Amino acid sequence: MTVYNIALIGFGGVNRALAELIATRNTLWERELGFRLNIVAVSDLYLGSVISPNGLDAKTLIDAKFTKGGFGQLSGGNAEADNETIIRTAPADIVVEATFTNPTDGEPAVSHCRWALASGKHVVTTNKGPVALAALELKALAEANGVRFEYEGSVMSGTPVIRMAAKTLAGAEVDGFEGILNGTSNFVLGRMESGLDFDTAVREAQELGYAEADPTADVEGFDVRLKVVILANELLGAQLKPDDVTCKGISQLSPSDIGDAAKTNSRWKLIGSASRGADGRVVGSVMPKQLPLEHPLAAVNGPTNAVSFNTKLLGSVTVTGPGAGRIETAYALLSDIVAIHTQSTSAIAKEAA
Ligand SMILES: NC(=O)C1=CN([C@@H]2O[C@H](COP(=O)(O)OP(=O)(O)OC[C@H]3O[C@@H](n4cnc5c(N)ncnc54)[C@H](OP(=O)(O)O)[C@@H]3O)[C@@H](O)[C@H]2O)C=CC1
Ligand SMILES: N[C@@H](CCO)C(=O)O
Repeated sequence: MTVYNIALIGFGGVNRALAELIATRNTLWERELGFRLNIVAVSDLYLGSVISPNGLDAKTLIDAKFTKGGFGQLSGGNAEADNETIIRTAPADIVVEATFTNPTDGEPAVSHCRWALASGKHVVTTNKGPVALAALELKALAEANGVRFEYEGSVMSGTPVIRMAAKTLAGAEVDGFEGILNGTSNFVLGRMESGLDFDTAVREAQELGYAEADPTADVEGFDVRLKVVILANELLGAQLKPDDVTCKGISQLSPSDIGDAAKTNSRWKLIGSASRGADGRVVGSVMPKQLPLEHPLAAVNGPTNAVSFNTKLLGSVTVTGPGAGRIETAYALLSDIVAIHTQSTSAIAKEAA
């Protein structure tokens, strides 16, 4: 049986949810997936950092009511988040990066990923910054160090999109996509349709764990812009940067815009899209669109997301599922670890053959 030692960088909603899954499902994973996870280090801006080579009890980590710098009271603990030391020196096989997404330069998460990969550790992340802004560099660094950089949760949370499309639509000639790629803004639009005001709806999305640490990124479209960049670069072979994608969010939509749409049997949705033109250039955009109710994306509600891939051989292929949520996103991290495990066990089997 394989044990993967993991270091958690950031201990907010998503990494706590991963710890919860570890506490309740390690035995099931051992039986069904062939591995269990052992948390050997955690670093968090508020709580501080801790390294425990034998492993920290996941349930204790979740249940303990640590105050600011609280990890400093643990054996191997420090009241400060010493990320670089933790990432470089903890005896971890996998670094789980789930600090905040910085849509401008991706830091400090890009550095976290660099330190981990350069130290020969796999990285799994739900952070969109490093993927949208530094994927090429980080993939090359992973390859040079014989490890993996995996980021399924960076688009549509736990819903399989990136690996699904890359693997199972290979050869179908994807030449564009359009979708609802932000759970918070879709949730907010739905709550406004029910009569709630914008600020209260955003607060609800924060409480439910859907929103970014700064929800401006959700409602102004910056989060979707990163996801458009990620999908366009991964699936359309583009080399887009966020500034290449035009971007408008939902903050200017008023209750009367929402009401007017309902009167004409349509509803507002924040749509992220990209397509390859006749000249081969890929162009991306983020903007609110008024969709007729019969449009397939019009029925996607709450924090649910959906993306329709335009393919030459199959026509439109749509994937729908959770777009945000703590447990849903922690599942994406598990799916990344499964991908790492599957690849390493098949490499071992090949060597033995
Ligand atoms: N929640 C969701 O539905 C989804 C989230 N994501 C992405 O996953 C990541 C984590 O999300 P989530 O858990 O919800 O976010 P949270 O804000 O709940 O958690 C992030 C944690 O990281 C800590 N942190 C921030 N900066 C640092 C740093 N430099 N070093 C160590 N710790 C740091 C924060 O501490 P403090 O609070 O003190 O700043 C916080 O505890 C984000 O990048 C997000 O965009 C992706 C898909 C879905
Ligand atoms: N804040 C993001 C999280 C998922 O990336 C959203 O609401 O979609």
